[in-house]
Amino acid sequence: MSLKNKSQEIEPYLSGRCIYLVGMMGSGKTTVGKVISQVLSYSFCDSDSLIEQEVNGTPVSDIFQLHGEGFFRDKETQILQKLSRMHRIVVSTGGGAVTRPINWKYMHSGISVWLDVPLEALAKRISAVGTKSRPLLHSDSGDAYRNAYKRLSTLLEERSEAYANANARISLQNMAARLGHRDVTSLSPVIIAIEVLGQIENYLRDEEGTSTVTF
Ligand SMILES: Nc1ncnc2c1ncn2[C@@H]1O[C@H](COP(=O)(O)OP(=O)(O)O)[C@@H](O)[C@H]1O
Ligand SMILES: O=C(O)C1=C[C@@H](OP(=O)(O)O)[C@@H](O)[C@H](O)C1
Ligand SMILES: [Mg+2]
Repeated sequence: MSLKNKSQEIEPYLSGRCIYLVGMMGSGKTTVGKVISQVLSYSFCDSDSLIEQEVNGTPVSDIFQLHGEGFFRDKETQILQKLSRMHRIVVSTGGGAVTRPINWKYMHSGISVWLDVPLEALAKRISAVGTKSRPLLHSDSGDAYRNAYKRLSTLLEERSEAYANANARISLQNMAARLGHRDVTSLSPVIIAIEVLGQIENYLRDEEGTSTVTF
């Protein structure tokens, strides 16, 4: 089914609820979030960008350096609290938003989807774009891919339970296998967006029970 058809099918049942994309750095939350917002005629918000705006346009990396991670996490919680009162937004969260339980209280005002991407793909994507904008991954020396892989692996170990709180999970590994691809590099943002909408549809069915909601 096309992205447009899938979006037209589920949009009425969303009742304007926000969609929160969660996942590790590099999992495609910002990229896929933009695709989904366009096809649902939702607004798009990247929580990192909103935090930067709150701090007079200071880049995330400088916020970490000047004010520390705790300050950044407080801003992140404030932003999610504000967004929880709004409607018709696709929110691309920062990779660490899942680490604070209070943030889940706000994200559960909408529907959350975990983009679960294999570490190799994350490290490849991050090393391709560089880690300047991602202070938790930044390193000045050594092999960029290996450094990224090591750091991402530690973070994923610490966080995977938290990501599992999401209402739906998109395993790119399982998607690639199901579609007969050797690895996840063939999965475009549009194909992933269709899968996200499909998983949201499944969630809505389960949430309402098939008796009251017929797609
Ligand atoms: N499906 C995809 N296939 C290949 N590259 C992707 C895909 N989704 C995102 N990317 C790339 O990965 C990098 C991180 O994507 P981004 O959306 O910023 O992730 P996040 O917001 O989760 O950190 C970007 O360079 C982006 O172009
Ligand atoms: O994983 C994390 O703790 C972070 C992820 C970043 O967002 P992206 O996931 O969009 O890179 C950004 O919020 C900050 O650098 C912290
Ligand atoms: Mg992002």
